[in-house]
Amino acid sequence: MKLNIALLAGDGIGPEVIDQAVKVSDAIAKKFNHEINWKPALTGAAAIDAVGEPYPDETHEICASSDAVLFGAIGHPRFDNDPSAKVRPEQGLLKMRKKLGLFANVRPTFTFPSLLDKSPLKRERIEGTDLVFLRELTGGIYFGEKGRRDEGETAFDNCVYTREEVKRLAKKGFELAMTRGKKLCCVDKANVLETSRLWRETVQAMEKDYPEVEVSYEFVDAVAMRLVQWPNSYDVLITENLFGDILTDEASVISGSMGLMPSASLGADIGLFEPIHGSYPQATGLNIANPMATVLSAAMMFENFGLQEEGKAIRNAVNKALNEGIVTEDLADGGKSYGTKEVGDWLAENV
Ligand SMILES: NC(=O)c1ccc[n+]([C@@H]2O[C@H](COP(=O)([O-])OP(=O)(O)OC[C@H]3O[C@@H](n4cnc5c(N)ncnc54)[C@H](O)[C@@H]3O)[C@@H](O)[C@H]2O)c1
Ligand SMILES: CC(C)[C@H](C(=O)O)[C@@H](O)C(=O)O
Ligand SMILES: [Mg+2]
Repeated sequence: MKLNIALLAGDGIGPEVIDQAVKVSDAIAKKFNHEINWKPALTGAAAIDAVGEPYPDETHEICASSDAVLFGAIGHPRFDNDPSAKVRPEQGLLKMRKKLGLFANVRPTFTFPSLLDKSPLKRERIEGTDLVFLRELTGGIYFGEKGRRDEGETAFDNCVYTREEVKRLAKKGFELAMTRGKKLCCVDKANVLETSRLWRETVQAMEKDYPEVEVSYEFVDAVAMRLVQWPNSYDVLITENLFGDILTDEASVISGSMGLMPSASLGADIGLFEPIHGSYPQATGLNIANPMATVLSAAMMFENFGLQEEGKAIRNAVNKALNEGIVTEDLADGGKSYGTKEVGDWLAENV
């Protein structure tokens, strides 16, 4: 297969973890006889510095004309610490997701046998966890009207959802549940929010089309608790943009590290494959960031092309690295750790 992949490294640890994912993907391409044409493009603070905006038209053209986008991370403390900045790195990621029509963000959470005893959560609570969040990605409070009034003394962010937006995400959730444990949890705040009541009503109306799927409706505050209490009781969870953002960072504690959490943003023909973590500014240039989330995002990319064996080879190599202790410091428990690059080299040699 010939693959054109847009490569958006971004900021902070982005370039370091992207380098490892490229190395591993190239090793897979060599092994399985594929050809990958990487097309680097600017995004985030790096793009603001170069051309004044975080998702330049040129980057969009490169992404839109590629088969997929592999993304590192964006964000920089100089923007985080300046609430008045009008142009921000994060706007680039949001614009890209919106312009590419990527409304469904697939965020799996699973455990790795060798990490079960390293989690702050007890083994018996997390063992067997295999759940997937489907986070709505191009609507809700992230994209509603926002602003200030009363001479800046009042601020607002509107949360808006249309029935159609809920339906298309829920449809993906039902379909995904049918291929897995046939359980779907709709996570909302329908006891308070009108948008959540639209979510609940829409999902309830779809239940009859999927009689085999057992559907539950849970409030987001209770899910935040049950997620760490009984994570292995969940299968597929569908939720709106902001709730999904928060709950999936929480879920990283079940797996063992933010540096292990991959994702796929889907909807249109092109998929965006992005770790869920950010630019981890404190680690920039130190060769300590865990590259596995980005490497596993590349595995999701291969799988999305229908290349299951390729994805599996990457997953097996990651598992083997974890079993053999070839890990960055976030997973070393104070013991021996390896650098970002060394872990990437090892994975590329072992796929
Ligand atoms: N998709 C993205 O690009 C994305 C996602 C989240 C945050 N951000 C941006 O990143 C910047 C930093 O945000 P933050 O500190 O809240 O979140 P972060 O995800 O960058 O880091 C939070 C913590 O998670 C851990 N961590 C994250 N990535 C890791 C990795 N690869 N290996 C090991 N540990 C890792 C570290 O302990 C770190 O302190 C901000 O500018 C924010 O807007 C970007
Ligand atoms: C950086 C930010 C815009 C982004 C989000 O909130 O979607 C991030 O936190 C994520 O989870 O990918
Ligand atoms: Mg997030």
